[in-house]
Amino acid sequence: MNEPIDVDILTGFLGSGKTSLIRRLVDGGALTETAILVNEMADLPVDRELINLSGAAASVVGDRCLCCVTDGNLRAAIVALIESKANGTVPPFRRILIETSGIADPTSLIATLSTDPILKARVRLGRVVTLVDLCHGSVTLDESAEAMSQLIAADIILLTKADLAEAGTAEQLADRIGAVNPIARTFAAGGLDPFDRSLLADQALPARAIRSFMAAPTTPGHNRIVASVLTAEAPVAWARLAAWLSLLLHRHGDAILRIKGSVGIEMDDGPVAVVVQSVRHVVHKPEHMPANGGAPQTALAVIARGLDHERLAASFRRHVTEEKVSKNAH
Ligand SMILES: Nc1nc2c(ncn2[C@@H]2O[C@H](COP(=O)(O)OP(=O)(O)OP(=O)(O)O)[C@@H](O)[C@H]2O)c(=O)[nH]1
Repeated sequence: MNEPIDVDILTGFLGSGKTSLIRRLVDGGALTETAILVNEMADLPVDRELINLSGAAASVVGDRCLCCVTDGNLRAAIVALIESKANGTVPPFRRILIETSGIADPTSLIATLSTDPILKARVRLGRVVTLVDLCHGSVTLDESAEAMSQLIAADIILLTKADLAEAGTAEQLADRIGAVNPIARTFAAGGLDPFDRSLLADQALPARAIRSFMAAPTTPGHNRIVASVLTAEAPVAWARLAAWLSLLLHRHGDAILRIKGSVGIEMDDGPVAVVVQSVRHVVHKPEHMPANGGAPQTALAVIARGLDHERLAASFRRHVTEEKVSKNAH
């Protein structure tokens, strides 16, 4: 009989640094023999590309939040991975790492992993790691039931983006986190591998022991948080995109939780693909993607509360993609 495969869960609110952590761990060789299963709100090629840049075997379950469709999607994705391993179409692995979507309540994932009769025979729940962004953690915990559930479910909590946070924020958040989940260990992200099994070796009572007493998962629906994916046929001008982004965040910044995607940008010596990301009001440094032969594609996800896709798409077209009509044109 085959040993069950450990399934570790990496969770954390939108933009808290999950993909960045996976890339760092892959680069540092900490995720050998690990299959990575990424669940995103919107199915963007850039998620696959960012992780594949680090050379890991990754599979993306996009378009839906796994916690809302747990039984079917999660089971199907895990069973497919295990079957691919058995027939040699993916490299061998001993562990599966699930990166949840930023708004996932991991409670139902954990319940499915522990109780689904098909999965129970094949996998074993490993460690739950929750990232908390020091820039936005406090407001996120005020506003989001999912962020609270992510904290409660954690064995290990990592505080990210210390470089962007004001002095004292880490201590304040650590106090708040301790009141919500006193059993999890909280660390500064630094160069730590939160899945390193020696980290909790001295801990008598794993957080999992309290998870069985947790309340039922929160009702799916995510408080009107929706994702809209904007596309463009042709490469766009960086200046127009940057002006539109700044206008959008200025006008609707409180509603916009996350922008992420790859955009084809016109340059003098040909178009390039640039990864654009913002978390709430903070726009992160754009990252150039290596050319992969074809013309760079544009797919930009905007995740926001109460988003009107049609209005957003119209504004994107008007400010970014449509030819500008010259005032002097006849
Ligand atoms: N300055 C700084 N930026 C960071 C840090 N960690 C992540 N980022 C940036 O924050 C942005 C979001 O990081 P991701 O790793 O994509 O976050 P995520 O949790 O995977 O995002 P979602 O999948 O959308 O929930 C990216 O632009 C990262 O480069 C950090 O420690 N410091």
